[in-house]
Amino acid sequence: MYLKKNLTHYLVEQQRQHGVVTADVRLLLETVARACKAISHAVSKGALGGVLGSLESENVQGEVQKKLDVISNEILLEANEWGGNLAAMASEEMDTLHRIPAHFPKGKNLLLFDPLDGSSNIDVNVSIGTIFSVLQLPEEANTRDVQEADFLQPGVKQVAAGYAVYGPQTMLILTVGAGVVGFTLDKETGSWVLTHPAIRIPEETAEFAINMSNQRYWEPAIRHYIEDCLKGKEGPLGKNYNMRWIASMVADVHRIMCRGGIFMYPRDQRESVRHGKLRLMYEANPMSFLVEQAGGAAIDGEQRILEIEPNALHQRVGVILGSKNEVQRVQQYHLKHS
Ligand SMILES: O=P(O)(O)OC[C@H]1O[C@](O)(COP(=O)(O)O)[C@@H](O)[C@@H]1O
Repeated sequence: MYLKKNLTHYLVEQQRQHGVVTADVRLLLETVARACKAISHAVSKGALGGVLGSLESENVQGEVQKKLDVISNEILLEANEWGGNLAAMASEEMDTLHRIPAHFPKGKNLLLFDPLDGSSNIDVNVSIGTIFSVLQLPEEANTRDVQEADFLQPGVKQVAAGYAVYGPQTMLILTVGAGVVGFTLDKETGSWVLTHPAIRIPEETAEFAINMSNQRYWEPAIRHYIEDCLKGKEGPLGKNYNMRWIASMVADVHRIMCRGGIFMYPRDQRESVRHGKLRLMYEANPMSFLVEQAGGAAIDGEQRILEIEPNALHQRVGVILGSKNEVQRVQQYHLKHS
C-alpha cells in the first residue's frame, strides 16, 4: 500500500458500499474540505499574511468581524458556488442566505457554516476552526427561489456535519450519519488522510468546560451542578473534576471527541441574552450531530438539541454536550431545579 485511505476514498465507500451518502453530497463535502485547506493555509500565515486583526465591520450579531472571519467566509462561498451541488448557503457572518447565482447550476442541498469559530483566539495563535452542516433542500423549493424558511429544519434532518480544527495539526472531523471519522491534513501531499476511523466519546468523564466568568448569569441548575463538581470526591458526585476552557468551541469539542468531557455554554438568566451565546444552525446542530454519532449526548438544558424546531437562521441556544452519562446528569439537575 503506497497510498493511505483519504477523504475521497472514505466518501466513495460510504456512497457505493453503504449508500449513506449521495454523489452530490460527496462532491459537496470534498469542496468544503478543499475550502478548509485554503482557510488553514490563511490561518497559518498569521502576521506574515497580514490577516490578523479586526475590521471596522460588524456581523449580524453585532460582533466586530476579524479579517480572518471575512476571508474564511469568502473562501467558503467562492469554493461552493459553482459545483452544482448547492441551492443556497447561510453563514454566521452574513445577515441572510446566499443563493447560488443564476449563472451556476442549482443543486439540491443547503450548506450552513460558521467560517471561523473561536474569534477571540485568532490573534493569539490558539486553535480555531470551521463548522459546517448540510441539509437537503425541501422538495417544494426546487421550483422557486430558496428562502430562509427552507433552512429552518431541526438538526435531525442534517445529512452531514463536520468541523475543521486549525491547531498543531489541521484535522477534519466528519459525520454522514454513520459514525464519526477524523482526517489529518498531510501538508506535503495536500491530502486529508483518514487517521481516526471510528471516534467514540467515553460515556464517563470528570472534566468540564465552561466559562466560569459568567457564573452569576447561569441558570440555577448549572450553578448547582458546578458547585457539586467543585466539591470533588467529598461532594455528592464523589469524584474530583478537572476544568478546561479554550474558548474555541471547535477545540473544546475536539478534546471531548478525543478523551471525553462535558462542554457547556448554558442559557443566560438575563432577559437580553436569555438564549445563550451559541447559534443553533451553525454551531449547536452540527456539533450535536457529531457528538451523538460518536456516542455522546447534546441538550439545551432539558431538550435534545437535534429536535429543536428552529425559528430563525441566527437563533441562539443553550448548549450542553459531551460524555453521555454526564450530560444526562446535568439534564437531571435541570429537571430538579426548573
Ligand atoms: O468568550 P467566551 O464567553 O469564552 O466564548 C467562547 C465561545 O464563543 C465562541 O468563540 C463563539 O463565538 P464566535 O463565533 O464569535 O467565535 C465559541 O467558539 C466559544 O465556545
